[in-house]
Amino acid sequence: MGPRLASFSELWLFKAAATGEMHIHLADICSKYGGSNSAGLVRVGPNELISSDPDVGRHMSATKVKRRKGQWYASMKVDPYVDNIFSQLDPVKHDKLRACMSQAFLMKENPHLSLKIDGSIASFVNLIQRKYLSTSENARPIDLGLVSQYFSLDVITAIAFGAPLGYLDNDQDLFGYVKTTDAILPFVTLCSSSPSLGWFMSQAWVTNLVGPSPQDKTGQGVLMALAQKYVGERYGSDSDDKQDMVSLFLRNGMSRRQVESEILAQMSSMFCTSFAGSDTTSTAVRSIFLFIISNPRVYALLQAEIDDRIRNKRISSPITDDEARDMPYLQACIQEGLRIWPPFTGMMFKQVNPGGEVIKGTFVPGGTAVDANFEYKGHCGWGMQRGPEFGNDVEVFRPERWIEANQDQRKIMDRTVDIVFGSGRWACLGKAIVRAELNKVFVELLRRFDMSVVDPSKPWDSKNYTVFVQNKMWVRITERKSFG
Ligand code: HEM
Repeated sequence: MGPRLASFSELWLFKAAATGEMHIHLADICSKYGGSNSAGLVRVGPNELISSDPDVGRHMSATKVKRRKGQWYASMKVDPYVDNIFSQLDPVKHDKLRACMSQAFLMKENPHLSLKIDGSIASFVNLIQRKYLSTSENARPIDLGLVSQYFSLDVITAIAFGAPLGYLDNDQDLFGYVKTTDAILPFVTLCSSSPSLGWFMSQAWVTNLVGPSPQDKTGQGVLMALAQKYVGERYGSDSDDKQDMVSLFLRNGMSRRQVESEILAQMSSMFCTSFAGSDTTSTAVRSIFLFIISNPRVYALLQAEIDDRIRNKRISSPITDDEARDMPYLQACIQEGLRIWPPFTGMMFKQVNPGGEVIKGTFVPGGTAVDANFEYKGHCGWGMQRGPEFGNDVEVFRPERWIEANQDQRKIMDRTVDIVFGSGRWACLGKAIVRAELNKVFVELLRRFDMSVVDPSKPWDSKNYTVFVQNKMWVRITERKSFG
């Protein structure tokens, strides 16, 4: 059940990762070989299986079993000496860390989170108005791929450090962060796609030798230095009345080194870096925008919904999260966008219990007492969002499928799309924050501006390295006459 090469070597994984289209290769083999057993399991390496069945994904992440993460996660270590929540393989230590951190991600309990998202959206709007409004006399295209990344970077630095670093205000890749991380992502993905190479790269002496350092002048290292400086200042201060993630982590008793490591890992998880492998939020913003503005029917219906809400004074400016949740077509566009282009396609291997276990009717043997010999069960994120519960036209962006579905069907579809954020013990802590960003950003931009893709024959450059590296998404923006 799987490509022959994968049964005795990691070369299959390595080759798939090198193409920059690993998500497609994984989905293809799941559809080719997955029918051979009830769990849709397909071999991708000597000890590694994946499946595109959402039930299997949920089974492997269930909280009731104290399962270890696979070695794949170890390559997400940022600080060579301190594990962060992603790289911590031990479920007991992970749970302890998660308990200290989770409060900082709750939207209702932390109203400042919403304000920080609003602040960055205002900077996004302001940047477009200052520099990127086209007229019939003046063409001023914007690389919406790059600017979406500036948006995610500003939101997360505002949440982590209390104020945004100012990517949008400066309209600049500060510290060459985006350029550097885009350049190293293919290399890191190659390493993490091979469990043995991933293990080698996670060793402290290797990370020290080739990993980023606070002494660096560009890239991840600069943010490492900033995180250290910021957390250091907060540790030294007697009174801490700041409203940010660092404050909450410190109040919950996390050590200084642990907070530094987490702050950096959260950044990694959100914006195109090599570790948790991410760019997730910016990919969600870009891809949903692209699918909306290049589908005239969808675009017109969404703008009509926005205009209707404005006319009937049912949304504020900026829109609140609750108001956006009450817009069915907007919600359908977001769900359909996350489905058709899941922003994170990492395999997220979890270990099968040592004694072996039955996964959705299929017995999977465990390994010996040595970690590296356990069977790993991973996740085919792209294939999972193309299952039969979505109908026969799964490659088409059609938000209407969410409106047409009856209550039971909609529940199944929502559960499957939710897996883009993981599930159970390791479910994404930032999910509510991302949802709020998505709920606001499309409404705030589309109520003010009209957008069109400059070159529909080549809308963007997009490569997959567990997360997507996407740029050159040139868009023409004009002011909407009817904005209210
Ligand atoms: C569209 C954007 C995002 C997607 C698709 C996404 C997806 C994921 C996935 C798939 C996981 C791993 C699940 C597993 O290991 O089984 C994860 C974990 C995590 N994410 Fe996100 N994420 C996004 C944005 C964010 C943001 C904005 C934050 C922070 C504000 C964040 C914080 C975290 C944290 C802390 C974890 C670790 C949870 C744990 O291991 O207990 N994520 N995310």
